[in-house]
Amino acid sequence: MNTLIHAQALSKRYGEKLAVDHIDLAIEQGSCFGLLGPNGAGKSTTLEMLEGITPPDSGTILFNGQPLSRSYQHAIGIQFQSTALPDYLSVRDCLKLFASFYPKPVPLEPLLEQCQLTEVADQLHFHLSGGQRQRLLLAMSLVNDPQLLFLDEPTTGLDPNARQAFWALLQKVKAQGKTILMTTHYMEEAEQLCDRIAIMDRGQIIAEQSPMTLIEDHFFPHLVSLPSDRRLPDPPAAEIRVHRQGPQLLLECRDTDGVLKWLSGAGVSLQGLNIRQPNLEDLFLKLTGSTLQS
Ligand SMILES: Nc1ncnc2c1ncn2[C@@H]1O[C@H](COP(=O)(O)OP(=O)(O)OP(=O)(O)O)[C@@H](O)[C@H]1O
Repeated sequence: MNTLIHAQALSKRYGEKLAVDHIDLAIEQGSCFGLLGPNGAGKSTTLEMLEGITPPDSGTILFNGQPLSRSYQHAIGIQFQSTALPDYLSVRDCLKLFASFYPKPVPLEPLLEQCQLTEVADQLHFHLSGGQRQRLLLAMSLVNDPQLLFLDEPTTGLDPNARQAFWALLQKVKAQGKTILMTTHYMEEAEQLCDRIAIMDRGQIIAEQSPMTLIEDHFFPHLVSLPSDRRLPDPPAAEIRVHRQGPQLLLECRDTDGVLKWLSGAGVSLQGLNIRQPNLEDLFLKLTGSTLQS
């Protein structure tokens, strides 16, 4: 695999605040890379530097092995969270306007079709639903057939159905071989779409891997949860780790049968007990002490 974009020792300071603190990132061509982190972690600032919008204070960014040049803006697509467009433009007009900025835009009718906008192509853009609006912003970012697509919290504010539909659309964009760099607060979004994620906290990357590997590296395979008012004796084996997460006691383990026998043998009530696999939300809490969605 080729590294499409490579950032080294990237930093950005706003006054006293070191928003991004010497981070390194290498994003493989054709992959979907997710930046996750609590509010204020530095995700958007990182994205803006990689987009060429915000100049870093220090560090280097290489695209296809070369420093960013004027042609970079033609090779990337940015899905903005909102765009100030004149009210009188229809969906098709918005795409035509964006297409006019590029020397070789893609044909618009297939793009409308791909982003499921054909039926609303003649509607004024400000009449769109939240999901349709996100699909229009995505279509606008795809108008120049970019190699690299930037998405900053693409499904924030969408209802669960619209979010699922948007994920399906992004899977198709990914299948076309495009490289995607996204920020998200949704664990499920990262798990479904991202080949690799970096968790940012206070301007630094504190973990980076595929979602599955990150979870395997930090947890035993099963989580037994109990209401936190239960009193537990000391665990019998090193392969049980007990910690408190909000209103729950979490018991990480390899052998759920062994844990259940230990708990019932010690007279601990099993009422409200739940067994599940650890997920990115658990990882996030373990590493940053915050939840993904705040
Ligand atoms: N233009 C700016 N001027 C001053 N401070 C800024 C500016 N942009 C970001 N910051 C600060 O830099 C830090 C990182 O902000 P950034 O928006 O990159 O974080 P984030 O991880 O994207 O957060 P969120 O998830 O809330 O969008 C924050 O403390 C923020 O207040």
